[in-house]
Amino acid sequence: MFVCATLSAIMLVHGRFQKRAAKFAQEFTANANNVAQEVITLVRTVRVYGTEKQEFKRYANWLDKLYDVSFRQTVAYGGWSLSLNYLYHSTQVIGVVIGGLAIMSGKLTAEQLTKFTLYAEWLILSTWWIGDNWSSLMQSVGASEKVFRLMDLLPSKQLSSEGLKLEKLKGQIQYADVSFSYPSRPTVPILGGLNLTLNPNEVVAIVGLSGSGKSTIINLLLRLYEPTNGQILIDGVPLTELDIRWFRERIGFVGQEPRLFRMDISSNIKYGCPRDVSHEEVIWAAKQAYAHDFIMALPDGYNTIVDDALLSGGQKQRVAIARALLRDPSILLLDEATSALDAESEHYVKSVITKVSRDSKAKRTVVIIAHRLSTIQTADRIIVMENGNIVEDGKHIDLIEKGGLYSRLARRQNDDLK
Ligand SMILES: Nc1ncnc2c1ncn2[C@@H]1O[C@H](COP(=O)(O)OP(=O)(O)OP(=O)(O)O)[C@@H](O)[C@H]1O
Repeated sequence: MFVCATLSAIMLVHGRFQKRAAKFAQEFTANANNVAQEVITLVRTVRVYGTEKQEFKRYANWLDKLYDVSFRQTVAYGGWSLSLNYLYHSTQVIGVVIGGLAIMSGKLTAEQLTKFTLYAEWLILSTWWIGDNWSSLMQSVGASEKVFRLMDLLPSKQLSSEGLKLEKLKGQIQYADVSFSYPSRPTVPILGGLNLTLNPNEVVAIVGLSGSGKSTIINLLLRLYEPTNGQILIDGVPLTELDIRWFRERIGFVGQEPRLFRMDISSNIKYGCPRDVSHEEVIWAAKQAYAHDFIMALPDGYNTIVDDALLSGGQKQRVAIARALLRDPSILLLDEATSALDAESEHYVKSVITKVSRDSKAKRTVVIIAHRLSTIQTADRIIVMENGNIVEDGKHIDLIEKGGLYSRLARRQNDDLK
């Protein structure tokens, strides 16, 4: 009984250790994989900066930690097996020695000693077997805790098709006292009580210094994040009450750095379009986005397989604009690229923006986040942002005359061009 009790005590300590070790092993493996994935994705940057050795060290650092925890796990298991062998065989030796003496003094028969030895063996081996399975179970529990935590999360409303579907999306967007902080930095306020109404069919440009919160306004409209306070209303209905899939189907979005999928260019333009589209419509969208000519110059035209690396930044931007226009969206969101486009690409992107803004047949609200102020001079309204607040709101001419932040930004860009 003493041996079984000792084995049980070791089993509990060993099981707890294996559970913790499994958690660490999983974490270190994930971190090592993250480094590998990051380096492969950013391989050009790593090569250009010659940081191969540093990255190798970063990867090796996590592998060393993994090795360390795996080594400890193996040593612990060795100790657990050793304790069985030690306790089991020493019990047998002690049993046979004491039992033998008892037989010689006539206190015990050989049959009783044999029975005792057999029962003791069964008991000890069964206790060990339970303990061994217990430690494996603890190891699995440690490794699967994170998976169960993820499984327990409630399904995101982002993926559901619940909520209101309006008869028609007119495109009125209202930010009512919206405050926001990113979940990763909850103490840093990005927007502080933003009040802004964009009317249907209006072309609105949002400008401001880098980091003033322009893209955040669009992220909230796309419901990639929820406001910390206040709410966003679409045609007077809270965004949270709308069917998010239905709403997003009616939005055309071109991000700062559009990404292409590894498939033919026609499929890239059709990507995410909620209706069946003909090849003629794809060509129409590409022409609207000034992408048709360069697509036709590719080896297989619209059937050319492209990926993120095959086209220039400006070309990808135009494919993304064609993708957005093909949906014939009620709300068009353009987040102009901050990265330097070559002069020709910039000219094309500017022309598309001007064309889209002036298309009186297409009834849609257009929101352009602009870094080059020359692009948005014809917008119906220009919103100027500073540190998460709107500091100016008006037409280009009025804002220039006002002599505030917008006129300073415009002057600075003109000076840069001189
Ligand atoms: N995912 C994120 N997590 C935490 N902070 C973020 C995140 N995205 C942006 N921020 C921070 O929020 C602030 C506003 O960022 P935002 O991208 O809205 O600015 P912006 O005006 O669009 O800038 P830019 O003109 O450079 O694109 C910045 O200080 C930025 O560091």
